[in-house]
Amino acid sequence: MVRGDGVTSIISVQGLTKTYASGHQALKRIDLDIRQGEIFALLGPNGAGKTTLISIICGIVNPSQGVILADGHDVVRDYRAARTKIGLVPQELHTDAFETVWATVSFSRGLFGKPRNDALIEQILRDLSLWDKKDSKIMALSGGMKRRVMIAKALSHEPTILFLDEPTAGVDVELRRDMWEMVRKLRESGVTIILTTHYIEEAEEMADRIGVINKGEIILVEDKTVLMRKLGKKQLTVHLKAPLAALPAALADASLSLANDGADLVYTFDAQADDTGIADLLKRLSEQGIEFKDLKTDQSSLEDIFVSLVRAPQ
Ligand SMILES: Nc1ncnc2c1ncn2[C@@H]1O[C@H](COP(=O)(O)OP(=O)(O)OP(=O)(O)O)[C@@H](O)[C@H]1O
Repeated sequence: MVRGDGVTSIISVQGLTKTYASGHQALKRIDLDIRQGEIFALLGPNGAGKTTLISIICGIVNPSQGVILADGHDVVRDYRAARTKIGLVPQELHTDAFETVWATVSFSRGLFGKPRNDALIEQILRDLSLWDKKDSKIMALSGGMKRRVMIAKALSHEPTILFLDEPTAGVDVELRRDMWEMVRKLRESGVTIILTTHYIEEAEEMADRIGVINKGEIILVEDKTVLMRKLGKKQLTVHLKAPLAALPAALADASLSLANDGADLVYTFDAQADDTGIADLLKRLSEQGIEFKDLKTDQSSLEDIFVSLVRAPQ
């Protein structure tokens, strides 16, 4: 579907709500477009609704209200067609431990009613560095290899959309980097990727766009580069010799505030800007006769931004 702004969205979620039978409203009113070919990271604290949202898009859980299209197919009315477009790598690794890698992956393709295609399965296993393990039983594989098998399974029916739910939870740093490399290759092959993660670093590293969900609502969707610019914000804390009761009018600037009962002056600036404004600030302080004992700078991370977003009163 091509939207007015010329961007092709491969998933379109409109007016989605979900109230479970228990009466718990897990999703409030979600509107979300996923662009064709992007890597979209969905961040949110535990219980925010990530798994519910993914499960509804994948047709595993029914929405209470709303319309969801996956590659043009309504996920409720046109479930089968929508589902063949989607690969899902769930959080838990559940596969038959006694089956071989080859049997597991090729059987999975059959479940989607696709004809046998050994050349394709071979290609997927080779791309995921699983080819030399094709005859190994799943139980004999390492945790990282098992995760690759889950991805191979999810790709076996040639989906155009791949969901990765916490792909690197509990995986060591080296394997995590391997996984990132693999996901990038998949994207190059044209697959759109939506991943959920608790590792903010993972979103920073991988995503084209980042969405933050909290208490069943999407509270932010932003290009990563834009977020990184926000991330580039730094704070200079000026420890004053004498506390100020209020900011002098000459310093009444949006980027300045008082903290620590007036003992600190906090200046927020863009670390990437050519002129940070610090020299000017120090000049203005001296003009106002405001003396200071010390200076300190801090950089806010995406983690800080995330925490402040999800803690903010809704
Ligand atoms: N089948 C269900 N019946 C009732 N409530 C549910 C059901 N499944 C999930 N919930 C509730 O809905 C809310 C959202 O859960 P969900 O699993 O979607 O969150 P999440 O963001 O994926 O969390 P996590 O990061 O812990 O996996 C939670 O409060 C959860 O307890």
